[in-house]
Amino acid sequence: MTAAATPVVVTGTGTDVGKTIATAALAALAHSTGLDAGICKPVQTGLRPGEPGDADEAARLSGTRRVLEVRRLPDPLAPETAARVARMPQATLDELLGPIRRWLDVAQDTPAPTGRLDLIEGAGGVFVRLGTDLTVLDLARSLAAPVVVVARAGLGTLSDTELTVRAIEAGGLRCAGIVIGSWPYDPDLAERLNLKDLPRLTGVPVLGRVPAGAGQLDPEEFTRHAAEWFGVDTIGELRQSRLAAIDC
Ligand SMILES: Nc1ncnc2c1ncn2[C@@H]1O[C@H](COP(=O)(O)OP(=O)(O)OP(=O)(O)O)[C@@H](O)[C@H]1O
Ligand SMILES: C[C@H](N)[C@H](N)CCCCCC(=O)O
Ligand SMILES: [Mg+2]
Repeated sequence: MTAAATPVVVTGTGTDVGKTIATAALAALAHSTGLDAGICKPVQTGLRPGEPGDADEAARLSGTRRVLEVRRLPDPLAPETAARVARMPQATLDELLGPIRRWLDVAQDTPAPTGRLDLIEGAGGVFVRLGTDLTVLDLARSLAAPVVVVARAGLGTLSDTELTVRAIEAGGLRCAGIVIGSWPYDPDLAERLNLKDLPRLTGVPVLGRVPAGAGQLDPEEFTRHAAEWFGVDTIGELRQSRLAAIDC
């Protein structure tokens, strides 16, 4: 039986950690396994109308056609702050969930060979407010979606990543795993040891590592290599975690 749409939320240990690049890589991985990927950015900040946003960039790199950006705010700030500065109403959970659920339903109606993977990128780190008292975890909870954490490779990532994973689990959600947003060509001692310490300390697997520079590859190269950046059962772990999220 083809699994239902599997929304997966992509958060990170902060801004600029590589969420967009990792979202593109996961979408490319999904495509390589026959899944139909979709990419959603609930709230994009810091861009003017018409400028390509995170979802557009991730879709460009991964060749993903199903793209949704729900809301956009002009200043490069946390969404809640950007709305206040722009004197615009704050996003509400229903305002974001409505379009996302319709987008997911449309995906359901589109016959996909073996199912689909729908990726929802947050903004900044896990507690960044999308609206008043609204975080990407509230979206994940409403969608029973597992959460992937994009983390830095080097010294300093252990505490940041464990804090983020624990925040996800304290919110009653399942963290499906960690993706290193930018893995150096020549990892130093801390980076190499972090690969073992991250799963040991957080209790969740490192699903993959996106090589530094991958974001500068052309889409054909990016999609050709993406599967190499992840463990063999990454898609299985994401789909399995969703079931666990529903069960918990
Ligand atoms: N593996 C990579 N290869 C090349 N560039 C990368 C890689 N990872 C991150 N970058 C670059 O670092 C910057 C931040 O990455 P990215 O936009 O993915 O971060 P983010 O976590 O999505 O940020 P935001 O919180 O603004 O959404 C971008 O310019 C991106 O191109
Ligand atoms: C401007 C850019 N689009 C980022 N996604 C916004 C990140 C907000 C981070 C807020 C914070 O943690 O201080
Ligand atoms: Mg991004």
